[in-house]
Amino acid sequence: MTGQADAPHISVDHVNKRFQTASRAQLQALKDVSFAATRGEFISIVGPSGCGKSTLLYIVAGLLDASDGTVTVDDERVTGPSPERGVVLQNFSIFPWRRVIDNVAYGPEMRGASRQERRRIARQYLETVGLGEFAEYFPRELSGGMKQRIAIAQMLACNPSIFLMDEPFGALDALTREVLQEQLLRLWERDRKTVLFVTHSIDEAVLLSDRVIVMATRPGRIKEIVPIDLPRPRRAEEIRALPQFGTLRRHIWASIRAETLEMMQ
Ligand SMILES: Nc1ncnc2c1ncn2[C@@H]1O[C@H](COP(=O)(O)OP(=O)(O)OP(=O)(O)O)[C@@H](O)[C@H]1O
Repeated sequence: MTGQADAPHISVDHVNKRFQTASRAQLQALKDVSFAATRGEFISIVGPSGCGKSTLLYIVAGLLDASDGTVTVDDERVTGPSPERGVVLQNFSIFPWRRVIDNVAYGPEMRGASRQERRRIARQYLETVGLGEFAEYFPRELSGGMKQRIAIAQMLACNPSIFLMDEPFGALDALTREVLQEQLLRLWERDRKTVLFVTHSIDEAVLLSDRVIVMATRPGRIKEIVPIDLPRPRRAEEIRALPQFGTLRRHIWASIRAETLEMMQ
């Protein structure tokens, strides 16, 4: 660990990813992707469907190898998953045979926390995602959006130094989504984790982030990185009312729209 606030926490250097498709053609999902995240930075990744956002997150998570290039965390090369890098993925992984609370308690359990301690931690994060009442339920008794929230609570309970989140609020209704955005803002302000956050919502990206990476497609690459110079701490309602919020939102929207139109031609 470098321990320096401005040293890169995550560094992605010249990453390419090629997939061999079923038709044997090669598909270049990522081309020469480079960026660095400082410790405690919140970065969102946006871009048209298929531009490689999930692929990039999987590579940083160590769940997928890059074809070329490197990812380092605290100067150490990523070669596989680590409990330091918590993930919330689109195909969330919860254990169907465990009660909700025991799903969330899994990380603390792996760290050797006592039953009482891990249940206390799990309860705390279940409250955070608004599922305190469902602690003793089984996942099959919950909706898709509720399961998604379990996956978020599970990651929070592991207390990783890096959050890698792929559309974590995608399956939620608009109101729950807003509540969880606020919760994530408060948690981030308190703990200052380094976050890579994939989203289709430009509004969400601008609200939460320090910087927004806009990706282009075919092949997936970084088009631009937009700094979000909005004041913190952020309260969603106040932030959305600021003229800069609208300007940033429109800028990113136009950038993605241009990409999407080009892709569809
Ligand atoms: N395992 C795989 N094998 C072959 N091609 C893949 C594989 N995974 C992803 N791809 C391709 O890589 C490209 C990027 O996919 P990815 O899921 O990363 O995009 P995305 O930006 O996250 O898309 P979306 O916004 O629709 O979720 C797509 O063209 C996809 O078809």
